[in-house]
Amino acid sequence: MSKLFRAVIMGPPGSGKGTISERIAHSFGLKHISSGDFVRENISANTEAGVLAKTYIKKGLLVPDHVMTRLLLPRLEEMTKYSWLLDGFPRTLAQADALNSICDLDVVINLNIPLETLKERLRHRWTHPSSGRVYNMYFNPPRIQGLDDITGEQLIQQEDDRPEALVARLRHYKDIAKPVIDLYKAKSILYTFSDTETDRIWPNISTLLSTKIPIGQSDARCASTH
Ligand SMILES: Nc1ncnc2c1ncn2[C@@H]1O[C@H](COP(=O)(O)OP(=O)(O)OP(=O)(O)O)[C@@H](O)[C@H]1O
Ligand SMILES: Nc1nc2c(ncn2[C@H]2C[C@H](O)[C@@H](COP(=O)(O)OP(=O)(O)O)O2)c(=O)[nH]1
Repeated sequence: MSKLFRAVIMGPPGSGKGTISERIAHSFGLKHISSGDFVRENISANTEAGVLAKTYIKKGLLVPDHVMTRLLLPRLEEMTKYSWLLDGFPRTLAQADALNSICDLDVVINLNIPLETLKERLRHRWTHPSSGRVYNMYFNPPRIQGLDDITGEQLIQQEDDRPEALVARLRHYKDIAKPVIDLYKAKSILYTFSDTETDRIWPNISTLLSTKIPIGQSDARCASTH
């Protein structure tokens, strides 16, 4: 059997992780695992970890490492037959070490987007709370203003997407992401993309992945479920 492909996508809030992950899943047939979506699914299903995670998210905090790894690692271990892309995990060095103990990553995509661009994007980001689907009033607007395309339910603007909250969020992201980025740099698997537009970054990511993903890996069974 040919080797499976394991990738992580990192970047600050609003950097386009979700948007680019969807494109990668669609174009290369990788399973897209979003930690945020997975946490929300666990909250909806009232699992033990989901109930615990909710208490932190409600306060605007990150879910503690041991809860996240207990949620995510078994899920990854179930996916040994698939090539996958992880979005939103790892966020901390402890999470990166835990991931490292169960698999070898091939590529880490690191999105480096200017602060002003992030602020502007998040100001116009609308979210469907139960699924985590995101829209942007200009970049990818919903078909009907204010409503989710799939369910027709109301979209909301998340409190922490407001520009005032973003600066603190971004500082926090930088602090905790730096050791993770340094780790992947030292392993020579970090690929950083800097631009203000997803559409300009995408061709470069696509070219990189075309050279890295073994032929025959694109498999309809692996396509994103989102
Ligand atoms: N790897 C993780 N470690 C800790 N908490 C996490 C992790 N992934 C998700 N969470 C929790 O779930 C929440 C939702 O995650 P999600 O990635 O959807 O949104 P977010 O934090 O608004 O990020 P972004 O704006 O970058 O998409 C986070 O705010 C955090 O509380
Ligand atoms: N104007 C503009 N908006 C963009 C671009 N790429 C993504 N967006 C939008 C989609 C979302 O509403 C918001 C943040 O993107 P996202 O994919 O949710 O980012 P992330 O928080 O998962 O990293 O920005 C882009 O290139 N231009």
